[in-house]
Amino acid sequence: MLSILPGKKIAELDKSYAREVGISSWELMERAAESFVSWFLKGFSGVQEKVFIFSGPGNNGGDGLAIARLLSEKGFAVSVVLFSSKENSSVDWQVNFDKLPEGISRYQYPEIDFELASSAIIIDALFGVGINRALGGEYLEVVNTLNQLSGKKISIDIPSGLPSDSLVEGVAFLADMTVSFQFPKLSLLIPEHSKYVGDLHIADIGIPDSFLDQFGSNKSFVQASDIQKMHKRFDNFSHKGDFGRILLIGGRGGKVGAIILSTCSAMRTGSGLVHVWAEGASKDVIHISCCEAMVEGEKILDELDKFDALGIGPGLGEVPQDLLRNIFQSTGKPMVLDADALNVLSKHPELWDLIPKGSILTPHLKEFERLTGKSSHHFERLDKASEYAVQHKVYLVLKGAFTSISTPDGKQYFNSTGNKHMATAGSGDVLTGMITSFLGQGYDPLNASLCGVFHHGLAGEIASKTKARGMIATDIIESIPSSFLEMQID
Ligand SMILES: NC(=O)C1=CN([C@@H]2O[C@H](COP(=O)(O)OP(=O)(O)OC[C@H]3O[C@@H](n4cnc5c(N)ncnc54)[C@H](O)[C@@H]3O)[C@@H](O)[C@H]2O)[C@@H](O)CC1
Ligand SMILES: Nc1ncnc2c1ncn2[C@@H]1O[C@H](COP(=O)(O)OP(=O)(O)O)[C@@H](O)[C@H]1O
Ligand SMILES: [K+]
Repeated sequence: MLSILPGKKIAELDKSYAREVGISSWELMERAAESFVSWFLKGFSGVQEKVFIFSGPGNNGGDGLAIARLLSEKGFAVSVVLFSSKENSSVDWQVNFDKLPEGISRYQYPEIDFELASSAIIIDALFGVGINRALGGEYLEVVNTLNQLSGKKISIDIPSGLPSDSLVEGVAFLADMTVSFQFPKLSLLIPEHSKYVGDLHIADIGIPDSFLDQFGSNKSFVQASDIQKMHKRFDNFSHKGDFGRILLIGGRGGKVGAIILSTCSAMRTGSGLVHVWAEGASKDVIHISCCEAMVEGEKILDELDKFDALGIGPGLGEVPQDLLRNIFQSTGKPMVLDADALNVLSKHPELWDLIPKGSILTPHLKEFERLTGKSSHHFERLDKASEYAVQHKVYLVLKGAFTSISTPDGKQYFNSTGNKHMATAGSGDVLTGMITSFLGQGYDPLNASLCGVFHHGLAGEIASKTKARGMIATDIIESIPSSFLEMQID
């Protein structure tokens, strides 16, 4: 897990890490620059030779100068645009300034003809996590000009103008790509900032996770290697009972498709036995669509104890609150609550304290708003999600890009897989099936949520390689097995 530290802690992190391993702050900056350049060479070698780097007065600008030197050594035609004088810049900026090779063109702002930069790759090294006020003066002017240029734009660490832990005020650099060092700053993960961040890449600068842990952050960014360790290993003699028996409840009226998606997805996630509660004609439709599942009638609600996990909500439609109340009261086991189950909870807060502890709620932003009211921005939403999870002792999976998982002990995990093509009808129903499946296989609620969200996103990425914008929820289900193969989960 990569701890996500607040911007203010990063200078302290750098200093104490450099001291611990006996390197200078300049050497750490060099590592950051090397990591950036190795990422850059993978995408831009031979594509475009002209690079303009806009270097601010602090260490972000210093990174920019180090990158200028390294790219120039690789044969790129590099120009740097400087703003402050050498004396007014950070110490490591000055070291890197002295190391700039002769071949690099230097411009002191405003003495630069932007025509020259119009066909170049633009690298934004104006400000990083040290920004302490909105852009103004010549910085505002240059960012406004750069935002008009059509070439590829890349930000180092964070787009200049974005604060690391709060909402942007005024103007910020509009990057196509952002390469953030060691871990994503929280600000890079929120929907309001998506247009500034572009595609996010994390560049490792060699600070181990265990070192970051000392800083006691309650927020983490989940990596594939974390997920690999969470998976249960099954024995060669395992039988279907070991892989869990689950019951899915939903799919009434015209929305039977929703529960079919959850059902097929639970089967593909490895459930041993999947039962579905259904009414009337829906039963046949479910049988035809997912012949591996068992379809049950009303009576099954009296036998909830025989299931390892329940998933309630996809396509459930409006139901009396007593349905949920009875289910909550007849089993103390954690369950997954999605879609219409969440809508019942929104209308009946008196049920909140009856939700079995450790249950997993999976709202999208609209469902979350129904549950907890309007939020003025995503930072506030994240705080509310955490408060809800702590207060009601549940796991709250707030869906979207970088889905967050808030836990009863006040932690928050951010998922790193998925893409925009997953914004298609039914993809949330697929997630419900996956999380319920893991819960039924005996994963604890945290691991079930993290594995479910991660594999759902990875399956979405895999499906999107061939389906792109034409991807539908069924394609995500079909790619679940590939996500296990890619992660070497047996
Ligand atoms: N572990 C890490 O994360 C590492 C971080 N490094 C880099 O160091 C950066 C942080 O460097 P700094 O702390 O020097 O901060 P910045 O480079 O972000 O800028 C701080 C400087 O800008 C001034 N300033 C802030 N806001 C301003 C505004 N709106 N207008 C005009 N001036 C403004 C400040 O007074 C200060 O002089 C990171 O973002 C990253 O790029 C790397 O060099 C090394 C490793
Ligand atoms: N832009 C995106 N990037 C990554 N994942 C996304 C994106 N848009 C949607 N998703 C994922 O797709 C799913 C959509 O869920 P939801 O809105 O409940 O869909 P539905 O109600 O149609 O089933 C969530 O898991 C969400 O995280
Ligand atoms: K920057």
